[in-house]
Amino acid sequence: MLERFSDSMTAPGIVPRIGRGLFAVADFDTGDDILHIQTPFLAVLNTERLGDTCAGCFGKTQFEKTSQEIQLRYCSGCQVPKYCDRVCAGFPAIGVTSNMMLYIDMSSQDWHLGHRFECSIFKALKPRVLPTNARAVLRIILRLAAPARSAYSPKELSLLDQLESHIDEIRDKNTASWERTTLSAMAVKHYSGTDMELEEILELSAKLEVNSFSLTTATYDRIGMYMHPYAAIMNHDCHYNAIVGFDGPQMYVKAIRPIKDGEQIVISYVDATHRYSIRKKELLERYYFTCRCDKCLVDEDEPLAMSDAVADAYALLESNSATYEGDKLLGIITNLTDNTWSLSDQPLVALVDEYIATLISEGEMESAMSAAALRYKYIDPDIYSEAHSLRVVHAWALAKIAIHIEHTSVMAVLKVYGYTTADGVVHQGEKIVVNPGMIAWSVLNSLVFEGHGSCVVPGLKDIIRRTHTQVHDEFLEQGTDMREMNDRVRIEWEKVERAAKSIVGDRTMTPINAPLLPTADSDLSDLDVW
Ligand SMILES: C[S@@+](CC[C@H](N)C(=O)[O-])C[C@H]1O[C@@H](n2cnc3c(N)ncnc32)[C@H](O)[C@@H]1O
Repeated sequence: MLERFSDSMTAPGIVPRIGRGLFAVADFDTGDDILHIQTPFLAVLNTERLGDTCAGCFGKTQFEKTSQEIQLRYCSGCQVPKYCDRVCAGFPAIGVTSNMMLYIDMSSQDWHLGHRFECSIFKALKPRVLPTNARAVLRIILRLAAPARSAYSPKELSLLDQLESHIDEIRDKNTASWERTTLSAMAVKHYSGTDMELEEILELSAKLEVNSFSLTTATYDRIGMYMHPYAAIMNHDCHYNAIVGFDGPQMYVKAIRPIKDGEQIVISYVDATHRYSIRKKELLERYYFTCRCDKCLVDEDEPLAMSDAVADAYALLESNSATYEGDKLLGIITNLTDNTWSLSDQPLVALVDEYIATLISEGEMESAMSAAALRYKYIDPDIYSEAHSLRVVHAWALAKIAIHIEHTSVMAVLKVYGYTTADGVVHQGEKIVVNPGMIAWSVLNSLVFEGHGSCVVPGLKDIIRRTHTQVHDEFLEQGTDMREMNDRVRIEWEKVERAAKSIVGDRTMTPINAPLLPTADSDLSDLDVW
């Protein structure tokens, strides 16, 4: 029998006007596991991730073995999913523990969790690959008819039955979603050969639409679709008390603040930092309800009108992120901050996230370092509590960028954009030389020593700890006197903060006496002066 989920510290209950909800039956501290589901009811990769992510561990091994190349191999039957090795594919592997005990590693089980039933269908369809939601519905239908070893438990089946589908609202109000769901249900019926009625398959697809989570990596990259009918009992609140995270196929729900026995466990289905109108639209379109939480009751009075700068920013964020360009994003950020938009308000927060991701994909690592430092120092502390997993993920991103620069170019040359001080004096840009190793070290140090109660999953905690040790060892090898680190770190941070704040045209900066690099005017010609 496959390992199921532990639900001893939570219990379903009824919430007036909302339906079922999940309740704490114990007190939780910040960072505690509320729910830990080891074996997914359903987890499938997005179609575009099938080629670069293991369908068994969902990239966990690739993430953890940074120094060792993992050669993903196609399933030898259908050549559609790829796996790190036999364990990820789901063939049991014999291992030896540190005290020389033999054990059987069944951690992935993708074969038993469904691939054994879909493999021949995928093979017959090649080179076509079913879309993500169709592969998800197909997998559940095939497992519903599976023999004991791969079958769902009676408890899982009963929970599946009770899920809301909102099928009438999808049919009546969301034409695009209804057409997609119908097409996918017809394809599943055809290829699976199931004798389930089309109407039943449609109901199952609708349940998946309303109750599934985005499957993410430990650092919150969206890679697929995940559903578990027990986790799906959790309702939404924009002022949530729990966050969801994934560590390979394992799901964690962690307390973001202390929760008392008897309190409802609530998560945010959407990015709760967005303004009211955006949250309301997303919740209505995807989950068919209007949130009446305390935050929404306060925020619903916000003015509906948006300035041109804000409308432009939202329009860009709704376009395809593959077309983003760093310079264009910087222009829109400048536009917003010229309108004295607060650093912790949306859409600026989302724009800075996209700016960092775009700069990394463009290979502009030094600019990415400045922007990641801006997010780390000036944005995240305002919008996320200390334990929030995104705060750790963003800090980790800054550390990784700094380490990358140190390993490729030793020193970082950061742009300080031109700025105008409060008295109207315009200053030219500068370039500043920074030691990125010091920045990486300080960020990792605070994560390791101050981030105990944080909500990140164990896989990310482990890699942060290991990287901290590696950076420490590198400093020792270079003969660095670790007792002097605090002073050196402070000096490097002053420089990085200067570059970071100039991205948003900080008016409070005072000019420094001379640019540290370079001095010739021609070398400054490529700087954008605001
Ligand atoms: C994933 S399910 C949550 C469990 C659900 N309440 C049930 O009884 O199965 C999502 C659905 O729950 C309802 N829901 C969740 N949070 C809500 C909220 N804050 N206000 C109103 N309805 C909510 C909506 O119908 C939504 O589509």
